[in-house]
Amino acid sequence: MKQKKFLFACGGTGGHVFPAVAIAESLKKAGIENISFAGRKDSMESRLVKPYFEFDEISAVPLHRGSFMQNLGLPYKLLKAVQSAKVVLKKRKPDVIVATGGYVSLPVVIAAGRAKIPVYIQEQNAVAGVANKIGSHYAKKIFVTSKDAQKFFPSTETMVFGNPVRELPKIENLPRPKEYRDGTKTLLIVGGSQGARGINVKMEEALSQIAERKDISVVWQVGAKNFDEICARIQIPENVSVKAFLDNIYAYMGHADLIVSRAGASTLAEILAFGKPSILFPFPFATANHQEFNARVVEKAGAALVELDNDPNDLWNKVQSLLSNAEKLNQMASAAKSIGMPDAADQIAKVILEAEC
Ligand SMILES: CC(=O)N[C@H]1[C@@H](OP(=O)(O)OP(=O)(O)OC[C@H]2O[C@@H](n3ccc(=O)[nH]c3=O)[C@H](O)[C@@H]2O)O[C@H](CO)[C@@H](O)[C@@H]1O
Repeated sequence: MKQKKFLFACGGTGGHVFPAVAIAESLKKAGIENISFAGRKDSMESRLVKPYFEFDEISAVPLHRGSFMQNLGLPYKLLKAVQSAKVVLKKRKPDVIVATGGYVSLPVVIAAGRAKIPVYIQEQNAVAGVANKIGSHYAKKIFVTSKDAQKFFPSTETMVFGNPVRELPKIENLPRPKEYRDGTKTLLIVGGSQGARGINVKMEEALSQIAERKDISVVWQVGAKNFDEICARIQIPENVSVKAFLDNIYAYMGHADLIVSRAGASTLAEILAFGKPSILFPFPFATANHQEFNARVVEKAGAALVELDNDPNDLWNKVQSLLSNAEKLNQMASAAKSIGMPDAADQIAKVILEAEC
């Protein structure tokens, strides 16, 4: 029998791209060979996907929330974007579409839906994104990560799985990053795919204290857009390594004793799947405050402490106190492991394969 062809559509942030890569990897593991992606030129998605999968360029149009003026040309631009997606459909002739949200995915979903190609959607957050909400009208199934997200979609079409994460190697098989010096406690600070200004401010305030703790190694991911400015302006202590983006984030997560992070859906799912204790700073301006919602679920399970950007807190005191309390760290790690769902991508792939192949 001829193998089915799969086309993935995703983009905008890493949080939309990595779940797609995770599902694509699971399909590949199950023997599917013909998998390609569509996204924008010179974008987050093209950079992250191209090393692993074939990639076609489409145009896409962001929706500016609440701004009537900025959205004036939207219908025309969306139509153009759908045309560009049609060109890719004609070239690839996919049998199945998998879309993981972000405005970049919408033109492909619309073009495929109109062409009656089966569409599967995956939503990462408890509060559904606009592209997925619109796209769901064309979808055969919508995979959500929590029951809370079901209310945004037709109830008969949703299935609840965890957030798909790329395959997790055993920690002992991951190389210990050289920035984590031997014999030191290790702290990873991660701001999501684009970095987090709020976390960067807190880190900057703590740097002089961090410099005194040579027994702790810190890797601080500041985001590509903040990297040059931070490196030029701030004197970075020897025990701190500043990074724009961590290409091999699993090695840094796997070997971290503690992780300080935003509460984006994928990063959180990975922290839990690795069973790592964390201090979470939800991004305060995420749609419907979904990052705080994500973070509170993890806090309730005892796996993380949650801090808000404007809390009068002292990040470094909290970090030091946790790093010196092995029992607490172990408890948090076990709690994280118990709610992590490392095989969500395989489960989603299985549902799609059973329906389509
Ligand atoms: C500010 C904002 O709106 N953020 C949203 C965005 O976040 P963002 O793009 O930050 O999303 P996530 O935290 O979900 O995912 C980031 C992904 O990038 C990877 N990574 C990150 C940093 C790095 O240096 N290297 C690396 O590989 C992480 O391992 C993860 O797989 O999409 C998520 C999923 O829809 C949402 O939950 C977030 O609220």
